[in-house]
Amino acid sequence: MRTSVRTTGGAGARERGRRAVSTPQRVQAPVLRVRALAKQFGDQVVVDGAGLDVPGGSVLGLVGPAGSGKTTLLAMVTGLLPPDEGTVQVLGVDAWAQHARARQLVAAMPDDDAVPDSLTGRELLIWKGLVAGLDARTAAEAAGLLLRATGLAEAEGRTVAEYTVGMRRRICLATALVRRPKLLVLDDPFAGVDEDSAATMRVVLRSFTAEGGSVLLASRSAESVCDLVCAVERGRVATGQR
Ligand SMILES: Nc1ncnc2c1ncn2[C@@H]1O[C@H](COP(=O)(O)OP(=O)(O)OP(=O)(O)O)[C@@H](O)[C@H]1O
Repeated sequence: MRTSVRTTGGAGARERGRRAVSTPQRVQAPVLRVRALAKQFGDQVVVDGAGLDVPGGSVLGLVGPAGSGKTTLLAMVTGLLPPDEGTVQVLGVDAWAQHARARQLVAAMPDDDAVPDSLTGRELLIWKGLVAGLDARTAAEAAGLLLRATGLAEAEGRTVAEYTVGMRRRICLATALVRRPKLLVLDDPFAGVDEDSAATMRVVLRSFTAEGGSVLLASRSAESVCDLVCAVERGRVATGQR
């Protein structure tokens, strides 16, 4: 896990600051930039001035307890829920002022029950590719690659309804990747997943970031696949990252 704690003052902080200046680091413009994001449902402030950056080629984990506002924050990043205040930019594209363009850059992993399970794994991926605008040949190639990467090649002809929980999670991850997004958004992706499936998913995420993709992942506890972790509490994202 990469360590980068922002300094807040004091001798220790100054020392860390000096070390940060003297250590050469790869500087990456953030793929996702969130600033002062806020959302309220009735009287309840659910996201309260949240800000964060996801650097290119990284997995950033948002970790917080149930009800801390993670899902709401993700919904504003993926363009599903308009914020009351604040900005979301993906590669400099404003997620709300340039909604359609931004949505082409971002993909969210769907919930298991949000994919049509009467399709086979292969049919599902090809269909998702076609819907995303790929031509038939590219969609079929992408489906084949993702079926192999997610360990589902042997099950590609079975309907998703026949898949185990872990297989469903893997095919859902594949559906999010089929159109090659720049930013992948995952809400509790490993919940209830067997360890073999989770390990395969982590490998898929690592190859996605190795090719320059970025991931924003929310969960209730820190995940080993994360390069950076930010704590979320009562709708606020802690400035410290580790
Ligand atoms: N559409 C909505 N209308 C009213 N309240 C909502 C709505 N969506 C979320 N909330 C409330 O906002 C709060 C934060 O919910 P959210 O799902 O964002 O938290 P979370 O951190 O993702 O929790 P979990 O880890 O359980 O998924 C909760 O109290 C929830 O009841």
